[in-house]
Amino acid sequence: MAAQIWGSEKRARRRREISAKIAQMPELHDSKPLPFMTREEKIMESARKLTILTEKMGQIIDPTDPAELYHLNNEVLGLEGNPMALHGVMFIPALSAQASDEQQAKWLPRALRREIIGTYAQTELGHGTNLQNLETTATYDLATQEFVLHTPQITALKWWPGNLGKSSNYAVVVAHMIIKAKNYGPHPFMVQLRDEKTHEPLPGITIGDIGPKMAYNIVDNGFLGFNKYRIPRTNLLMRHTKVEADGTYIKPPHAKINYSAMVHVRAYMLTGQAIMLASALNIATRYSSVRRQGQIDKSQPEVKVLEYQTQQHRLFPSIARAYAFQFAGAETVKLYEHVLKEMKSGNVSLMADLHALTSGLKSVVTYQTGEGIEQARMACGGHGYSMASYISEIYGVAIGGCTYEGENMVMLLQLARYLVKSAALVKSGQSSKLGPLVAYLGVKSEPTSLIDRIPNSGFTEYVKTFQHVSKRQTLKAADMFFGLMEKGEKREIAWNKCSVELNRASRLHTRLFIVEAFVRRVNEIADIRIKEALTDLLHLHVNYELLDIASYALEDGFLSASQLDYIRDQVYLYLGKIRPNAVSLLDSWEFSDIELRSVLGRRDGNVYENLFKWAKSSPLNKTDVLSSVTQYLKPMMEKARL
Ligand SMILES: CCCCCCCC/C=C\CCCCCCCCCCCCCC(=O)SCCNC(=O)CCNC(=O)[C@H](O)C(C)(C)COP(=O)(O)OP(=O)(O)OC[C@H]1O[C@@H](n2cnc3c(N)ncnc32)[C@H](O)[C@@H]1OP(=O)(O)O
Ligand SMILES: Cc1cc2nc3c(=O)[nH]c(=O)nc-3n(C[C@H](O)[C@H](O)[C@H](O)COP(=O)(O)OP(=O)(O)OC[C@H]3O[C@@H](n4cnc5c(N)ncnc54)[C@H](O)[C@@H]3O)c2cc1C
Repeated sequence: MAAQIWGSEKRARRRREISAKIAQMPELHDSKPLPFMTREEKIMESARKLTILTEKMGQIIDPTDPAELYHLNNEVLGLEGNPMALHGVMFIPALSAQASDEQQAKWLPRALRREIIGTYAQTELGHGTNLQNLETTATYDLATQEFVLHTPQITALKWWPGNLGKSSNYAVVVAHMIIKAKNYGPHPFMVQLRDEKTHEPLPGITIGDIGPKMAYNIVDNGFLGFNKYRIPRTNLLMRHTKVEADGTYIKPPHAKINYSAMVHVRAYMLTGQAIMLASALNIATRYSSVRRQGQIDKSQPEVKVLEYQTQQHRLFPSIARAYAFQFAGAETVKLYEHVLKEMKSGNVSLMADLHALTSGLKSVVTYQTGEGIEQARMACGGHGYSMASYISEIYGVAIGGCTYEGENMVMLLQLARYLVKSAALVKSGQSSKLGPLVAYLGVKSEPTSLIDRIPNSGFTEYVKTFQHVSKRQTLKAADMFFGLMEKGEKREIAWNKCSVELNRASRLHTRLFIVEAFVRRVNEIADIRIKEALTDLLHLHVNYELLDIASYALEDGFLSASQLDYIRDQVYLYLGKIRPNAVSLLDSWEFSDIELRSVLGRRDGNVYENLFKWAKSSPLNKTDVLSSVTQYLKPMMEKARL
């Protein structure tokens, strides 16, 4: 099963080898539990480990392999980030995709050797979503052949970029490029922020940390202002766009090609979200098979809480989602790598499809991951609320994904643009022009669903039902939009009035893609036992998801009330079937105790003894009487007693 999850036997084996090596290297372990550290201590601890990794990484992993890097990162540095998180996740990808060969030769080897630390500085205090209204300017000075970076007012301060505040000395900065008074829109520039020797901010730069956040507190998200700060013309990233010395602008082959670093993260973060969901579920499911509370049959001893159907219903559909996200994420990464290769050689024809797909997936996966992790926390009762479970930290980190790399509603609306264009093709009789991901929009469906009507139909009737609801909602939302425009509404006003319906279409389309990716994967599996276990999980997935969106299929009679009862029964049936495999389905992800960082989710199940040990190690327990008591509470009580 680990081979299915991680993509191959080799990958699963490599993960085990890496975990085993890390287990033998105490210098790479947390020196104490992260929840007992202050933010400064955590940052220090992370930087300490990062420097050891820089020295020893080659002994542990193949540093050119992103999957191995990611595993090493999760084991050693953990989910809460590190002082170089953005360096690997966005700075290097931005340089790789957007810098010319000459620029890459100059900067990439230095970045890869970690001579310099970089980040991606785009969002500002006043604008994150609406890139066209960013306010930082890069004005070309023809006389000196330099760009002058400037922050005209407080809302133009860069705000949020990870590791910008204290760690990075370089950044890819996105600013509006102005040449001879003409604004060419946001463009990426390579900018040195700090002196390479002293690490002091360079003159003309104001920089700092934006303060503690809901989670990710090892990352120093920062602010950045420029006061007429000059950089050479050749610091504009010039793989696709060029500015000649005389100010001539050569436009890129696609207007949004400079957004590729964002698409990179959107594509890669899906499996990251799956890992976080599976981690939280692993903790909750292991604990649920240790925790005994109450009886189902009063004549029997107390049961493991995992025996309760409500507990299974809380956890198991999310187990199926974690697998589904992992499989859909793996497909998306493959597609992204393919499109990136094509883009580099000038073929930009697949960019719109990739953008639509990653926008929808990013939104649905992060939202459902958040839901699943929070349910996992609640499923652990009181101990889930303790930081000893570590689930709240996982939740805080995962939920950040709903916002970063494009706020979820906004990204769903991006996918909706693509769906509406596709609907227009269907309506104008040009269905043959639909891309493969939306081809179903042009296919006539049956009048009613055949779920439970055709024996042994596998998952086909389920997929058709998802296609039906997605198609119907897309066409309905598009009709609403076109109808408003026909009545004379301006395009943008009409769009806003339909946006809830449009986003519903985007979610349904994305959920269909996730179901199909799961079905594709299960169909490919040769090993009978693995196929059986995953088929059970897929049954739970399709029935649970369909029940969740049933109103769309009920309202036009595509599904009947009796079919809905059948679907509900299937959910209960598969909860029971999955129960014996539940812990194994999560243990198969092979998270080590080091990586999980959870007292509740320990592999050995020795929860109570270790919870007590953990509590005793709290800094508050170093002394029996705290100074808050001697200084305030004790005098108060004494005064009251007089
Ligand atoms: C030991 C060391 C360990 C290191 C480990 C490294 C290992 C690495 C391996 C894997 C790592 C992966 C794991 C990931 C973990 C995540 C870590 C967390 C880090 C957090 C990073 C967060 C960073 C950020 O948040 S950066 C800022 C992101 N900002 C945004 O996303 C802004 C959102 N807004 C937008 O994108 C745009 O404004 C917009 C798309 C909403 C609108 O853009 P616009 O105004 O320019 O567009 P228009 O309205 O004019 O036109 C729309 C038009 O353009 C098309 N379009 C838009 N974007 C694209 C695109 N990207 N591609 C193609 N087409 C695009 C759109 O479809 C429209 O087309 P139409 O035809 O419909 O007009
Ligand atoms: C943990 C974290 C890490 C980050 N790291 C980085 C980084 O490294 N580099 C970087 O540059 N940035 C980073 N960011 C910033 C992040 O990319 C932005 O916060 C994000 O893109 C959302 O933009 P915003 O803050 O402007 O939200 P807003 O756009 O202000 O969103 C507020 C509300 O308005 C709604 N809204 C906005 N526009 C529309 C619209 N057109 N239609 C409908 N609704 C709309 C949204 O849906 C939302 O409900 C990070 C953010 C976080 C939380």
